[in-house]
Formats: sequence, structure tokens, C-alpha cells
Amino acid sequence: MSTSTLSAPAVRSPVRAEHVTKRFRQGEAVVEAIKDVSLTIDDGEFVAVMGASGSGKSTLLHAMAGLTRLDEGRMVVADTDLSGLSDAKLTRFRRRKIGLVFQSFNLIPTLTAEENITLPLLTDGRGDRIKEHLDPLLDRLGLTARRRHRPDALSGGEQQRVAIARSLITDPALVLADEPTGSLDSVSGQNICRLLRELCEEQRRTIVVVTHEPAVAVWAGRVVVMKDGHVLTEFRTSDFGDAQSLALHYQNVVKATPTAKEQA
Ligand SMILES: Nc1ncnc2c1ncn2[C@@H]1O[C@H](COP(=O)(O)OP(=O)(O)OP(=O)(O)O)[C@@H](O)[C@H]1O
Repeated sequence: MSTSTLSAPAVRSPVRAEHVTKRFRQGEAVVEAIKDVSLTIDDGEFVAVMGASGSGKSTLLHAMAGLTRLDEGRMVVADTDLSGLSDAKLTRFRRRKIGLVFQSFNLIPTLTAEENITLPLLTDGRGDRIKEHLDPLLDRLGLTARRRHRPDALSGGEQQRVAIARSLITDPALVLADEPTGSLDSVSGQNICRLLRELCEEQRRTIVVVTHEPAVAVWAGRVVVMKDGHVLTEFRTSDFGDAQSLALHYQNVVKATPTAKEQA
């Protein structure tokens, strides 16, 4: 895929979370999944959000995607305050500005790879873009020979590449990936990480990946660590030589701050 045919539109800060809080009711209890989170992600950044299970990573990602309404604060994505949008406008905004990649690929089993990839354009009434963008995208993601295969005839890595292509076909300002390597073996997972980093560098694409794996986070430029619904700290991956030293640092900072439960 040439950068001229598909490169992310420049938005200075694709994500600006301002004092964001999201609560969920769990029976009688109310859980604060994210609490007073403020975070800015700049154009062309590749950011990994790390944290233990339940620390609020997916809730934060869903808030960036406008998949969940906030209880407090503002989420500004591509210069648009998501809380100011009606449900219909939010859906349209998400289709156009945000690419989503999930652990379980979420491909439609009855559609071929290229039908899955082009679906977001068709549902948005922009089928006219397919001709110009599909072939370069298939080529860039190494899927040309697999374009007419259905998901069950593709490997896990190929299915995730189809899902990534689907997330890029609309030329989004922001790509959000929730545990994108979670269903893959380690070699396929590393290939997906490499691809995401290349897309970020080649196209100045802004990418946020939620992961609990240091081997994934090390591909990003910046790591945001969450604990207990808060942003605990952040660091640059360039400060660490490899995934092991990053993992050690991550474990140390998480251990150094007790959770609310541990403090009680
Ligand atoms: N829809 C929901 N209803 C009720 N509680 C929820 C809901 N979504 C998340 N939570 C709660 O919010 C907290 C944060 O969950 P979240 O899924 O964001 O964490 P996570 O860090 O992504 O975890 P994991 O790595 O296990 O996916 C947890 O206590 C979880 O139980």
C-alpha cells in the first residue's frame, strides 16, 4: 500500500482524555472501571496500554472508541468531543475516524477476506472508495493471494491481518486494538506487532494497543501503565533494550504502588 493512497489524516492529538471516569453497576456494587484518567496521544504515536486484568484497559479503549458513555470527563478524538454526539452521530464518527481490531478478529465467517475488509465502506455508503484502496491494502498486508478465502480457510495471523486491513480501509485517524495478539501463537503475534509498528511509521498512523504482554508493548513507542482504574505511570520503550527489561520495569512499578484493595 503506498502512503499516498492511504495515509492517516493529520490530527495533532487524535486522543485527549480529560479526567475520564466510567462506573459500572455490578449487582448492588458500583465499580469504577476508570477513574479520573487524563491522557494525550499525539499524531503518529504507537502507544501500548498495559495493566493487570481488571485494571481498566479495555474500558479506556472503549471510551476512546465511543463504545461506552462516560460518567465524568471528556474524551476528545480527532478534535471531536465524543460526549457531544448523539448515538447515530457517534456510530458514523466511529465508522469514519476509528479503526477497531479485536483479539478474536470478529470477521464475518460467510464473507471472503476482501468482503470483510470492504464491509465498513459499504455500510457507510462509500463503496466508491473500494476500487482505489482495496488492492494496495491487500498488497501491503500480504493478503492478495488470500483475498477470496473465507476466515475458516485462513490462519490466525492471516485473519488478524484481514481485521487490520478492515480497520484501515476507511483511512481512520486512530486505530485501536484490544489484545490483538491474544489469540495467536508467539511468532504470528510478533509479526502482527511488527506490522502495526510499520503501519504507524509508514503512514503516520496513530495506534493504541491494549495488552498485558511486554513482548507486545515493546513494539510501541510509549507504554501507559494502568492499575486499579488509574494511569499509574508511563514510559518510553526506547529506555529499554528488550521485552525482558521492559517487563522487569513494568512489574517493579506495578508492585511499588499497592491497589486500593491491598491498601484496605
Ligand atoms: N460492562 C461491564 N459491566 C460491569 N462491570 C464491568 C463492565 N466492563 C468492565 N467492568 C469492570 O470494570 C473493571 C475494569 O474492566 P476492564 O475490562 O476495563 O479491565 P481490563 O484491564 O481490560 O481487564 P482484562 O485484561 O481482563 O480484559 C473490572 O472490574 C470489570 O469487572
